[in-house]
Amino acid sequence: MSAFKPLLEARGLNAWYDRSHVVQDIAFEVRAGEIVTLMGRNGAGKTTTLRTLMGLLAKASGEVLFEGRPLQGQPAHARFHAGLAYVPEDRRIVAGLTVRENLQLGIIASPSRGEMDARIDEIAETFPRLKERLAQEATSMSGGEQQMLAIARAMMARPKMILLDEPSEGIMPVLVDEMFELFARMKGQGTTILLVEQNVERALSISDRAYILDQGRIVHQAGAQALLADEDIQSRYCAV
Ligand SMILES: Nc1ncnc2c1ncn2[C@@H]1O[C@H](COP(=O)(O)OP(=O)(O)OP(=O)(O)O)[C@@H](O)[C@H]1O
Repeated sequence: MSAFKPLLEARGLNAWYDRSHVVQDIAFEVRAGEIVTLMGRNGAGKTTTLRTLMGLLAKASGEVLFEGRPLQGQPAHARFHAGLAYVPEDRRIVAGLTVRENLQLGIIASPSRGEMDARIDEIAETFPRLKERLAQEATSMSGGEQQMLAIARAMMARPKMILLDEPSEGIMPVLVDEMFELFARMKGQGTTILLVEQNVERALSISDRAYILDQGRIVHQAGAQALLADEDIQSRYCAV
């Protein structure tokens, strides 16, 4: 596949909560190898867009193409099998299990013990903060470390693309720095990323492009560098 072909393409995407039409006829694409940020104020529809891509909304319409193949109508697990991973804002780390055991939950197939250990070793190289904590009970870690675990768990199955919902929220600054370095490293390893972030400057600094959502519609799209320089657009659509 050409590097310029979209990996994920959404066309005429709509989503509703009951009668509330939250995502309204949006279209966007993410090309293989890109980091794309979805920006917008609270309530603009960013989380709902990610959940719709993943097939988690009860009422939605429109097309989602992944590697040119339609995902609409398929349940979330089928989309995950196709190579699309999702890390929701609430992380869903399993209490009572260690970091290693939480990572094991991210594997789809049933690998041999050796394969599982090898994959955890690989992941631990990408996520050094987890490497030293593999035997620790997962929820005893800080919020930022648990967020990294949630991302690492989603990466266990080698997704082609990962949807990240506000990964830096509520995390101490030193870990936010590490987290953004991590995204750049994941991109370097070939993972395509669609990022929802309130931390607009940090997100744009590692992104290729961005879309701005406002009241459920895409109102602007631009290269990340151009948006970083555009204070007018940022203050109009991205202030919290
Ligand atoms: N489960 C739900 N039931 C009903 N309405 C919802 C639900 N979740 C979100 N909404 C509404 O849908 C709209 C879009 O919400 P969404 O969470 O997608 O926005 P967002 O851009 O991700 O904002 P935030 O940054 O606050 O998460 C908001 O008006 C919100 O109140």
